[in-house]
Amino acid sequence: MAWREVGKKSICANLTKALASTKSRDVPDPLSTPILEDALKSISSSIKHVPVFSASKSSLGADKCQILPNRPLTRRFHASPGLLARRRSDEPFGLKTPKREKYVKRESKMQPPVEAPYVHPKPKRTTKSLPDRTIDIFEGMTIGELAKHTNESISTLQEILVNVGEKFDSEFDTLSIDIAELVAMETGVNVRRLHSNEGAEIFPRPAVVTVMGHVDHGKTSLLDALRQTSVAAREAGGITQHLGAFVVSMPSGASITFLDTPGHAAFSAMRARGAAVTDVVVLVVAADDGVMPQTLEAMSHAKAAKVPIVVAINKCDKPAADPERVKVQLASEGLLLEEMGGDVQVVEVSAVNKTGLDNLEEALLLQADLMDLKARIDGPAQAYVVEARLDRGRGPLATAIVKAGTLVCGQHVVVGAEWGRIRAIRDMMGNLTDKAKPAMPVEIEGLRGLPMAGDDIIVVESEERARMLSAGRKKKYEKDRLRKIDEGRTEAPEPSEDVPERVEMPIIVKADVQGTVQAVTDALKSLNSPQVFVNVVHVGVGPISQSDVDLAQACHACIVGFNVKNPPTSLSQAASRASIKVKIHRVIYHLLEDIGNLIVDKAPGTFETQVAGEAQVLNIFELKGRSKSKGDDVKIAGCRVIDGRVTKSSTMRLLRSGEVMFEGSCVSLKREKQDVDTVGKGNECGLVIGDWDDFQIGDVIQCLEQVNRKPKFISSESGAVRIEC
Ligand SMILES: Nc1nc2c(ncn2[C@@H]2O[C@H](COP(=O)(O)OP(=O)(O)OP(=O)(O)O)[C@@H](O)[C@H]2O)c(=O)[nH]1
Repeated sequence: MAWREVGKKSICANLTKALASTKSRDVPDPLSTPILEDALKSISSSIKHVPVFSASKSSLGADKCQILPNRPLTRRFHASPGLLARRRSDEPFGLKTPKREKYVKRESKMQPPVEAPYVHPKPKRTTKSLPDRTIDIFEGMTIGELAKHTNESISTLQEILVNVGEKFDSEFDTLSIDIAELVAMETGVNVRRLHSNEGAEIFPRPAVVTVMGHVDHGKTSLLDALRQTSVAAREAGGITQHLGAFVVSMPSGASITFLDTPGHAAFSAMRARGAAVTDVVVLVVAADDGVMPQTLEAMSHAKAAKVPIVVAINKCDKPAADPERVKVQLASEGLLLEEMGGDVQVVEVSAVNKTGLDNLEEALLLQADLMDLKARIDGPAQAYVVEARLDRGRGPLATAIVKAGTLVCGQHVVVGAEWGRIRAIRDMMGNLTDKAKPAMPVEIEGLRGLPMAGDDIIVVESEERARMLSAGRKKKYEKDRLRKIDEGRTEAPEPSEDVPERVEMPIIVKADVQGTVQAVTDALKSLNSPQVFVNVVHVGVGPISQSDVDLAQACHACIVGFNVKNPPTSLSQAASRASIKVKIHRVIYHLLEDIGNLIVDKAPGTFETQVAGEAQVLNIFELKGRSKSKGDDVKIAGCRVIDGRVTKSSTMRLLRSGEVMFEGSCVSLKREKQDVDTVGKGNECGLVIGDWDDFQIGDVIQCLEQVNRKPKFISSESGAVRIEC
C-alpha cells in the first residue's frame, strides 16, 4: 500500500500524522505491514478511536493489508508479536470466552479477504461537485441567487457566511462581490467576476496588441524595429523567453501597447494568457518560410479569444520572399484577407530594413478604430498580470495591463491568490507614477507574494478583505491542485503484461520569472507518457536553494533550473552527494531534450522478442545413448550461422518452410567439438535444442533474444516534443 493512499484515505487524522512523521524517517513506498503497525502503535496511546487494521499472520510482510473504517475501542488494540489484534468496545478484553470466539468468528466473516489489494476508489462526481464548473458573480447579488448558481442550499451558504464572519438575515440579503467569491469558492466552484460599467463614463483607450507567429519568423525583431531597441540580440539562444510589454507612441499622438509574446511551442500557455488581454493580434509570417505549425496555432489562439488579426508578412527583403504565396496559404487556412474580399488586413514588412512599419502601425490604429475601444477610467481597476518576478530589494514585482478603471498607489489588491498594498507604480520607462489608466503597462510593487502571469488584479476595500480573499483563493487552488494530481494518478493506464507499470519522475522547477516557471512546467508535463508520470512537485521563482535540494532528496526529485544562476559549489556538492540531478538551462529546447533523455532512461521500457541470428541445418548427427534425461540417442543439428549470431543462453525457434515447429532452450552449442557461448555469422556449429530431435536438412533455427525497448524522445521542427512509447 502506498503511504499516500493511507494518508489520503486515512480514517483517522492521527494515523496520517503518525505516518507522515514515520515517512520522514525514510519509509519505503509501498508501505510494509510493520510500518503501518508502528504508525498505529504510535497513536494508540493518544486516541479513543483508531482505524481497524486487518492483517493475518500469513499476510505479514506481504504488503497487502487493509484499513477498515474506524471503530471505537474501550481499550486499544494490542500487538501480539508481529500481528495486530483487533478489539472492539463491546468485546471483553483478554477473555477467551465462548462469546468472544463466536464474536471473532462472526466478525472474521464480515471482513473482506486480507489478501484483497487495496483499490483507491474513484472520486464520485455529481453535477453539484464538478470542480471545473464556473459561475458568474457580481456586486450586489443576493444569497438566493448565489445558492441557485452554486446549486447549494441556503442553509449551506448560511453556514459558510457565518464562518467568514458575515451576517445573515434572509436569502434576499445582498453580498459584496468579494464575499460572493469567497462563499462560492468554499462550495468548490470557480468564479468569473462580472463588472458592470453602468453609470460610469467611458473613454477611448489605446489598443493592446500581441505579436504572435512561428519560431524565428521575426516577432522580436519586428517589435525591436518598432521600439528601436535590440532585445533579440540579448535573448539567450535567440529565443524570446518571457512576456514583456511596452508602448509605442505614434507621430499622430496615438499609442499602441505591445505585448511581446514568445514564439516557441513551450510557451503556448503564456501566449494564451497574452491573448486574453489583447485587442488585436499581429500574426507575423516570414515571407520566405510561409505558414508553419505555430502560425496556425497562433491563429487558433486569436480565434479562441475572439481577437482580430492583422497579418505582418515579414522578411520581405529576402530574395526568397514570396508574399503572394503566403497570402494564398493564409486564405486557404480560412483567414479572410482584405484584398480577397475579407476584413483581415495584410501588411508587407521587413524588420531588418525597417520597411512597411508605418503601414503596420496604420493598420493597427485602423483596426483599433473599427473596434471602438473604450474603457471606464474612473473607479476601481481591473487589471491582468503579464509577468511577475522577484526583485531582491523591491520584493515581488508584477507587470500588469489595466483593462478598466484606474489603479492607484496605496490601494489594497488581490492578485490571483496573493494580496498586497500597492507601494509603487512604475511606467514602462521605470518612472514612478501614482496611477495607471486603461491599456497602460505598469510595474507594481507591494505584493506579499509572487502572482502568476495571467492572474487578475482586483482592488478591495481593506487589508482584512484582501487577506481573506487571498486565503480563500489559496485554499481553493490547493484543493484543485491535489484533485488534479489525484486524477492524474487514477487516470494513469492500468499496468498490464504488455504495458509496464508507470513510474514517477518527480521534478522541481526553478526559473527566473513566474511566466517562465509556468511555461517550463507545462512543457515538462507534455513529456508525460504511459510509462513515466512527470510529477512537478514544486515550482518557484529564483535561484536553486538548499530547501530545493532538501525537498529533492526527500522525494527523489531532479531539479530543473531555467534562466537561473548555477547554484554555489557547496550546494552542487550537497546535491551530488545526495545523487540529485540538477539541470540548468537557458534554452528551452536543450532543457526538454535533457529531461526527455532522463525520462527515457527511467522508463521501464517494454520487453520484445527479437531474432538475434539465424542458422541453417546442413547435416544431422546422432550420438548414441547420450541423452541424460531419457537415455536415448541425441540428435545434433550441424548448422551454419547465416545471419547475426547464435547464443547458447537464448531461446531457439525451429522453422520448417517458414512454419514454427518448435521453440525451446539450447542444450548444447559446440564449435569444432568445443562448447561455446556464441557463434557468429558464416561459422558452422553443432546445436542441440530442448527435447527436439526431428531435424531436417534445410530447417532454419532462429536465436531469440529479449530486448528492452525504451520509449523515444521525439522533437519536431516546430519545437513540439513528446515521448513515444
Ligand atoms: N532578412 C531578414 N531577417 C529577419 C527579419 N526579421 C527577423 N529576421 C531574422 O530572423 C531571425 C529570427 O528573428 P527573431 O526576431 O528572433 O524571431 P522571433 O520570431 O522573435 O523568434 P522566437 O523568439 O525564437 O520565436 C533573426 O536572425 C533575425 O535577424 C527580416 O525582416 N529580414
